[in-house]
Amino acid sequence: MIDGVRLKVCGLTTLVDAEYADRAGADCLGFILYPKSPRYVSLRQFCDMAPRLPEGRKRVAVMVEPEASALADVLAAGFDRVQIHFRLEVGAEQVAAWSTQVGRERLWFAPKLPPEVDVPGWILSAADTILMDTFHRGGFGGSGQVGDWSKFQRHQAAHPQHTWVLAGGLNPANIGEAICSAGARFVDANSGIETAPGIKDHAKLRAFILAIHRAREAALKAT
Ligand SMILES: O=C(O)c1ccccc1N[C@@H]1O[C@H](COP(=O)(O)O)[C@@H](O)[C@H]1O
Repeated sequence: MIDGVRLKVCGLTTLVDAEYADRAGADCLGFILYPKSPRYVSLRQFCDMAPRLPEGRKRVAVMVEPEASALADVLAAGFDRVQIHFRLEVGAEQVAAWSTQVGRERLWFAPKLPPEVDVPGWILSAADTILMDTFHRGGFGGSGQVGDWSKFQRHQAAHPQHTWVLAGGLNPANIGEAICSAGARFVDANSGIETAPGIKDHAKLRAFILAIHRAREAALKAT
């Protein structure tokens, strides 16, 4: 927790970066188990790293429209949270099945929402945590594009019983504004703190965290 803001560092592929994220104060360490991602880690690679990963940080598996068997393997590997990206077309039945399998309290839903579409009730009722990522037609996440922060703010205000995670193109230059204008209290850093996909830039991560401190200090002074 950084001055009241929780941070997930996502797209980790190495122990060195996971340890750095831990020391910097990340609450969650994200691993992308999606073969088409340039940040892909296989379940085998994750399991090899797992015994040496920092303790006490939530380990988040990022998946795209997983089959039940793949999800079972991921749960057996000891992840604390599962972040599922999906198209709305998968429908309420599939969403409910993921919720039953994972459990709504450790499930993060990341629906692929066109700009004009709000998070539907059948998604809200199936998970406690919603990650709002930027819509991009060709993919599921990791676009590096900034989303609609006012949409995030509106959803967070309308559904305070949920935990809302802001994602999409967050970097040291914009995280301060994201926190102030979107009111985000849980943020996800991925491509905005990299030197190359899957390789974290430690200086950018430090700058990201400093920017969170500054934004929160400025907000406190203003009250
Ligand atoms: O990063 C990826 O390659 C990826 C692929 C498929 C699904 C999710 C992915 N990443 C997630 O996307 C968001 C935002 O990333 P960015 O900041 O825009 O790079 C983040 O939650 C990642 O977990």
